[in-house]
Amino acid sequence: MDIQILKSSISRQSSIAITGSKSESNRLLLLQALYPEISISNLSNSDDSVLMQKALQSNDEVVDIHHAGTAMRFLTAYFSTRVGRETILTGSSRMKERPIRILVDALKSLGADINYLENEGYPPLKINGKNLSKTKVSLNANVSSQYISALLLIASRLENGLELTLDGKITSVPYIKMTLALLNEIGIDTEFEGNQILVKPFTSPPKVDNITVESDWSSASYFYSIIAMSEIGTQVSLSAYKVNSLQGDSVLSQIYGQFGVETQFDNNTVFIKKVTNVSINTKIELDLSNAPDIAQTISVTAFGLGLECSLSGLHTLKIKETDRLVALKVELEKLGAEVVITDATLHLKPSTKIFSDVEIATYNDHRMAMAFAPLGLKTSLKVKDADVVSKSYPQFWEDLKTLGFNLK
Ligand SMILES: O=C(O)C1=C[C@@H](OP(=O)(O)O)[C@@H](O)[C@H](O)C1
Ligand SMILES: C=C(OP(=O)(O)O)C(=O)O
Repeated sequence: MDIQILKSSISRQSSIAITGSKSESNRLLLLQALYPEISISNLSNSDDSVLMQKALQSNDEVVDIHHAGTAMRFLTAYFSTRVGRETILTGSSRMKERPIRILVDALKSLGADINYLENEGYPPLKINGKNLSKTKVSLNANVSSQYISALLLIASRLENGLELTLDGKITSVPYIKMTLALLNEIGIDTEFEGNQILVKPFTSPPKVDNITVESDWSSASYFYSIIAMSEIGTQVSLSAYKVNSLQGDSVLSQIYGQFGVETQFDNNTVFIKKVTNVSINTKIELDLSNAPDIAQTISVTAFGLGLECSLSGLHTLKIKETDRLVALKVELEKLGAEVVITDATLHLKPSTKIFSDVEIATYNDHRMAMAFAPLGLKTSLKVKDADVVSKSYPQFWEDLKTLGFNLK
């Protein structure tokens, strides 16, 4: 399904309820499998969370998690500990290109039995569940924090807990802290100091029975972008959020100040409002190694406003749903931008022109579709394979219509 976005103007005030964080949901689903006493509210309705839930309930020998990176990584760890059960864990063709060796090596050094079924270092995997007897492991922390979260999530069920040593510069740190915070919330003791993480073994029932997932901040980024490109005074309210979020992408509320967007909290609602027009000479400079999922949104906002933008810390983008650095360059340049990329950076030159009626390719990447959609406030464009958004945000296009976007 392609979606044509006709140049739109939106209501001055709208309200949107966003589904639960897929990162928090997929962690809690795994913890629920380990501690069935836990119940979860405001669970994400994303494809990735639905797939995670089905995979955990499945008795099949083959489990296919399609494009869901967290499910792939978290389930590799979980299935490694299911004594006496053999599982083949596979995914989409893109998933078979997303590396997993660092996690598999770490699990093997703890005693796991995992084999590659196609290419060494990549899914699909054949996992023979075993009692993991070792306690200490070190791994490279600069490629994906999901490997670390996967180990932390199973750690409290290992006989002696787990001691991780993280080598290299630690990437996507807030996601590691989110995992630890959720462990703490159910009563598991952890320590994170320097490059060492310790998780104590846990045998008691969880301290809490119900946990409410905060709504997804990465999904909120598209509304920040829309408001940044709107007239002064335009406001959208988003629910249900917490002032003290576990999600690193909540840094949006600070970042979008640079785009003239103000954020206010009232109870569990975030109000975001365009308050000032940004000077064309503004240069956006950010290191996004702690918030990689908002890189596409921010690049497109800067382009929509004609601003120069230099982003660094993007070294993880090339192994996500697609090579996001290349995809951003190609699609922004179709619209008239000039973009220079390296393996870890993106530089967008300031520009005043935006071509109309361009077809944006989405590369099986939900965030390509959602990041480019706000440009409908500036021009008409077509988003190819627009249903890709369901990976994290199935209601996305409906919610855009609620704001007043003219979609066909
Ligand atoms: O742990 C998580 O929930 C995630 C961690 C991040 O991945 P990396 O650590 O691979 O950057 C992020 O990009 C992904 O969308 C979700
Ligand atoms: C990178 C993402 O997800 P995952 O790695 O879990 O597939 C994302 O949602 O942007």
